[in-house]
Amino acid sequence: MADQYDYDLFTIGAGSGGVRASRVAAAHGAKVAIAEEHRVGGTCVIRGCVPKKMLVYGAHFAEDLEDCQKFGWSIEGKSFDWKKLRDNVFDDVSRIEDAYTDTLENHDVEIFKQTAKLTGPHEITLEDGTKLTAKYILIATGARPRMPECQGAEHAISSNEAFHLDDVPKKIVIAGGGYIANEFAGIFNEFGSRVTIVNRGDTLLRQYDEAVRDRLLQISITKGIEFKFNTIFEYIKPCDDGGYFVKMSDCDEVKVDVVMFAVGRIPNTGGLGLEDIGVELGEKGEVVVDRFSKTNLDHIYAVGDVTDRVQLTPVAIREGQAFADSVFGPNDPVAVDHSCIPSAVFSHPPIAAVGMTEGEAKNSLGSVKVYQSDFRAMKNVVAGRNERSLFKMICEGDNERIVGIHMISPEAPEMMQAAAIAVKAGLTKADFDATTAIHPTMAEELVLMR
Ligand SMILES: Cc1cc2nc3c(=O)[nH]c(=O)nc-3n(C[C@H](O)[C@H](O)[C@H](O)COP(=O)(O)OP(=O)(O)OC[C@H]3O[C@@H](n4cnc5c(N)ncnc54)[C@H](O)[C@@H]3O)c2cc1C
Ligand SMILES: NC(=O)c1ccc[n+]([C@@H]2O[C@H](COP(=O)([O-])OP(=O)(O)OC[C@H]3O[C@@H](n4cnc5c(N)ncnc54)[C@H](O)[C@@H]3O)[C@@H](O)[C@H]2O)c1
Repeated sequence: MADQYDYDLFTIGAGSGGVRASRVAAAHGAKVAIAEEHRVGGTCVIRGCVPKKMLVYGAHFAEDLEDCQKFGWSIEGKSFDWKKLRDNVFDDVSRIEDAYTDTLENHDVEIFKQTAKLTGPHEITLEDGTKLTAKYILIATGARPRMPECQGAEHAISSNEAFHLDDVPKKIVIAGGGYIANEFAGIFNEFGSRVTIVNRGDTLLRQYDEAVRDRLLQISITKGIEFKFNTIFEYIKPCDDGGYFVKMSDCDEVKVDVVMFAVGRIPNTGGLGLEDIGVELGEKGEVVVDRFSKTNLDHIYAVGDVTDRVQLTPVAIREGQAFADSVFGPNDPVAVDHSCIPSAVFSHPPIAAVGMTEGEAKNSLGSVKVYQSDFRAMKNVVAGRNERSLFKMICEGDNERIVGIHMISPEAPEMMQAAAIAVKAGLTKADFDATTAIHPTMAEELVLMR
């Protein structure tokens, strides 16, 4: 296709969104190149969802090994080797990185393993000075951890470094109360760290249903995770014998091994040259796009975290796919539907949700009917683990259309993926009631809610 330009499409960033967009555009016949400054696969594969989930699996064995005794098993001399898990995770991450690279190469997408920036409306300059041109440009540069300002902030790590630690910290303080803070608190707590979550506000996981997040807080405290709310860091100072002295507001100075910041992620637009060519950026530096992921310039698009719409991998992938189909495919342009996106927090136990919380539904719809099931999973009963699951279903109107489902439970994300189809399809409470339960499961509570 390319004529006066070197490429039809040049993508900056080989993460979830950029890889999908590039592969699909190439499959539609476009001549495509992609630049990646770190590793192919991006945040999700290299230092996000994938290695995080592997650590979650690894951490969960701590409880399984405890609980198995009530099921008749005795395990003598059990021990945990962090470096072994860490390095096995690295190996699998490299395998997936290779698979992503193969996919791009098999579609004849040219990969430049360098930082790229825009130096003209259609011109990209690579780190080594090479200048290339493209008819369309896709910004898919993701986001990076926000590091708050406080004295000694440079001593703190982010989730990027958490995967690379030499040892499990005996004591770790994690700033933040969102996804990453709660997921890593669960991971390190299961590995035996003393974990403190320090949140600037008084709410964890603000976007989730209140009853569900309260249940996570209560279970996390029971598991030994400490929480400090309405607290900010005053300083972090290195100690001579390793570790750090940390001072937080209204608290005495404490000594910890690791301080981790998990206080949100900032779109990666710095140094890209976008402002110089007139691409509009928002308040947080995000690329402003329309529903087709197009910027204010007709030939420049952006997908994924850099647009700060919904920072989740499946969303970045959908946006990348829709962009490639719209610009290079044979059919009419398609916009991604950002409503009713299911999500999960891989805490211990995990949370999963789709649609409106009870509070949101009451505010926007007025009167709503809420069904719930508060139960102890059979496995937890036998294990003597006093940990209860909570399912909530939020229904609207006389026909009780389901507008939200919220769960905290072992395997909640696995159950939610199927339940989300029903919510997206606009099914009602009666449709769930009409479905026979699979017994004995936790998921049967979905069709038995009162
Ligand atoms: C610890 C953690 C856990 C997460 N867990 C989950 C989860 O369980 N489920 C979920 O759905 N989401 C999760 N996420 C979010 C998910 O990883 C992101 O939403 C997703 O990766 C966004 O994809 P993207 O394509 O927008 O950007 P990215 O995957 O971040 O890719 C952007 C790429 O661009 C590259 N780049 C940046 N600037 C340049 C440049 N100038 N030149 C060349 N290359 C450049 C970067 O190196 C990067 O590889 C997690 C995130 C983190 C940090
Ligand atoms: N399971 C998943 O899907 C998953 C997992 C990890 C990350 N992610 C994505 O990555 C994004 C970033 O995750 P995150 O956890 O960094 O952000 P987040 O937006 O989920 O949470 C940030 C938290 O930090 C708190 N905070 C802000 N400034 C603070 C400060 N100075 N001190 C203490 N607390 C402070 C906020 O009150 C909030 O609770 C998420 O929004 C999500 O989209 C998804």
